[in-house]
Amino acid sequence: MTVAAGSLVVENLHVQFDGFVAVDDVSFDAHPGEVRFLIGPNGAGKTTCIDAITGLSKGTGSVKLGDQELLGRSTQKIVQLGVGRTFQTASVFEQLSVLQNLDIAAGLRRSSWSLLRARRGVDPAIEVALEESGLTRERDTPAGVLSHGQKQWLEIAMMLVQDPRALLLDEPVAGMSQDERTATGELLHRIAQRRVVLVVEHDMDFMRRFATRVTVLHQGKLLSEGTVAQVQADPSVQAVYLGTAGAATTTGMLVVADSAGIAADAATTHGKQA
Ligand SMILES: Nc1ncnc2c1ncn2[C@@H]1O[C@H](COP(=O)(O)OP(=O)(O)OP(=O)(O)O)[C@@H](O)[C@H]1O
Repeated sequence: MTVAAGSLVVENLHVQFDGFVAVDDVSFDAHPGEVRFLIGPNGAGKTTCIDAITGLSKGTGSVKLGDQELLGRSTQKIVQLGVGRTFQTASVFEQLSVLQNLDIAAGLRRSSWSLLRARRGVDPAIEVALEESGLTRERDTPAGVLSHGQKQWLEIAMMLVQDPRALLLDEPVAGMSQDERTATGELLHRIAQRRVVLVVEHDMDFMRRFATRVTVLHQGKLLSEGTVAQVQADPSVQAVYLGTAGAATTTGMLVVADSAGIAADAATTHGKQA
């Protein structure tokens, strides 16, 4: 298979827990320049896929970032190879300022005293991450008083200072206001310009607005793949969503796609086809 440099390529991924197959022969890829969504009903295997990619769960098959195989590597090594991940609950140091959180993430070897004293200069990578995440004005704000959305952006910024090649985000907009969702979608598209961005999400409205391509999992298997419009038109996807108790998301899923927005623009810009 010929793959663009820097792409994430998952082939025949299989994960099981005590004989229970959570991810069954799943293959998909994600490229820099697109915001790839991984969706599916509860228990579909989405988080387990991300766990396997990041080394938290053991899987078989192959997961490559560029030419580097990730399966079988430690979580630490996978981070070093350029894979960053967020969880649904942001893990930031609440007592420390935004800047201090970013300092720590950047791995700068400063003493705690130097962290607390007035700063003379800021690492350029931190300036870029502040700018990219929209947190420049909050740089001296304690993380604990940030809004829920801003905490998520700080966690993303903490990954950005490490200049990852791939970012995996687990339900990044859960609990966010509508404005925060929009800002997060725009942030993901900025980040994705030169990185792989893979988003696990239940929020179908967010997915419709910001997904460049979508992979649908069901009961551990790959069910469908394509643009938002293609996936929504897929009868097997409709059957699965209509058949679940998640009627609220089902309704959202089946609303005719308004895929002419940012996601479609991005797909055109980056020449990606489903
Ligand atoms: N550590 C584990 N041990 C046993 N079973 C697990 C483990 N982790 C996940 N599973 C099972 O694997 C299946 C897939 O779970 P997973 O969390 O990946 O689904 P998901 O698509 O992310 O669901 P949700 O949207 O509800 O978070 C579920 O049936 C779950 O119970």
